[in-house]
Order: sequence, then C-alpha cells, then structure tokens
Amino acid sequence: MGILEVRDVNKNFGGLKALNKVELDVEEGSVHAIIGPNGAGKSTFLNCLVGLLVPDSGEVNFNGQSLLGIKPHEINQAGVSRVFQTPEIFADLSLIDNVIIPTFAARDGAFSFSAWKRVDNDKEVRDKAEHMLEDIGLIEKRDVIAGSLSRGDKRRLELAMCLVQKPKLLLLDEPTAGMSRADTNNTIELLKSIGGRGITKVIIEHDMHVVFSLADKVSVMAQGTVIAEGTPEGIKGDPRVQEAYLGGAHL
Ligand SMILES: Nc1ncnc2c1ncn2[C@@H]1O[C@H](COP(=O)(O)OP(=O)(O)OP(=O)(O)O)[C@@H](O)[C@H]1O
Repeated sequence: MGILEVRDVNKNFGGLKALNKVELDVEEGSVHAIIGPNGAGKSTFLNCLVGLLVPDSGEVNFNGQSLLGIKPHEINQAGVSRVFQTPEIFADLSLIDNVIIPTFAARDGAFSFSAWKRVDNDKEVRDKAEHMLEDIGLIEKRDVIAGSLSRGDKRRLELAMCLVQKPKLLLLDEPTAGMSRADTNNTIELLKSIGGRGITKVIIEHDMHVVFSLADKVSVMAQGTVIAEGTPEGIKGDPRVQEAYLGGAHL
C-alpha cells in the first residue's frame, strides 16, 4: 500500500522549473531512495513534503491525508519526520535534554523552554528519552554537551530526536554526507536496525554504497522530473540514468 502518493507536483522558482510533474509512490515499510545529479530538484521535493515549500500545483497524500497547505509542525505531528543534511540539534544542551524536548513535544503537542520545571518531575518523559538514547547507542554520553559530539554521533542524536516522536515516515536528506567510511557504515547499520519498527524511509543520497545497501526502490530525478524508477539493480544499468549522470558516467 502506498503511504506516500505524489501526483503531478510542480514548483517553479521564477522561470526555473525546479519540479516538473513529479510522480512518486512510496510503499509502507519500504526504504525508498531518491537519487539524481546536483540541481535535480531532490531537496526542493523534500521541502515540499515537509511544508517548508508549497508546490505550485499537484497533490501530496500521506496516509490518506493531503499534506498541501498544512504547516510543517502539523505535518510532523501527522507522522512525518525529517533528518537534515546538517544535524539540527541543540548544541549547548546535553544529549538527554536534546531528546527530552521532542519526547515532550510528541506527547504534549509543543515544547516551550518554560516547561523545563515540569520536565524535571516528569518520569515518563525522562524514561522514554533515556530508552531512546540506549536504543541508538548513546546512553553513555547522556550528559555530554551535544555540540562536542563527532559528526556521526550528532547524526545519531538527531535520529534519536526524530525516532522518539514515533514517525510513520522518516525523510533523510543525505544522512551520510561528510562522514568517514566507518561512520557511513555505522549509519547504514543503524538505519537497517530501525527498519523493523515499521518506519517507512525516504532517503536522498549521493553515495551509491548507501543506496545499494539500504534501498528497496530507487527513483532517479533529473531536471525536476522522475526519469526512472526501479530496484537498485534495475536502475544501475538504465541508460537514461547513466545519461543523467553527466553523459554516460557509470554509477
Ligand atoms: N529557493 C530557491 N530559489 C531559487 N532557485 C532555487 C531555490 N531552491 C532551489 N533552487 C534551484 O532549483 C533547482 C533544484 O535545486 P535542489 O536544491 O532542489 O536540487 P538537488 O537535487 O537537491 O541538488 P543537490 O544534490 O545539489 O542538493 C536548482 O537549479 C536550484 O538552483
């Protein structure tokens, strides 16, 4: 069943067609990668899914509900969570506090810093946040200040902050960008390990090692349009895809 259905989505920036009749179906529980050369429209597309941009026309349906015209935090509450290219964490706070904030927001619909006093006495929220840090392998650093973490651990922390909200759909924008090979492989294993939680994942990724390790299905974008779709093996030899990646360079 399609948890995310995108129909004929268009987005122009002035005279530039950043998205041109984009169609996409993401199956529930799958890992769906979106690849394509620089400037293909991948980030624009992701921004349209989370409400940071509004398409000029088209339909975006998630879990049977239209996402168009809905504010980013409402889309988040509907079960769509996004991990950014640059980890969005509270650099001056400890890891546990970083996870407490979204845990609290997921339960109560919002978090304001004046809520700290209540959080202090809120065992349920603290326990949930601690379990999340355990799950993600960061519990030993619970009191470390987040800004001092390695890039890989910051990414891990951001993932924890998303997962604690129990998303149905997780959008990952180049989850391994700028990582060492070792951190990339750790992230692949981490993303595989959260596959069993019934979370559908859409991944934008340039690193084909990541795509081939994780994806069930791949959509290839070029010049704002989905030009090919299939299994990782299927799209590998597709001449349209080779062409899109700079005139026939091999994937
Ligand atoms: N806010 C904006 N205003 C004007 N043009 C934009 C804006 N955002 C993106 N674009 C243009 O839209 C096109 C698609 O950009 P987008 O960032 O979505 O591509 P991308 O596939 O994510 O690229 P990359 O892989 O390099 O991140 C590009 O030509 C880009 O310059």
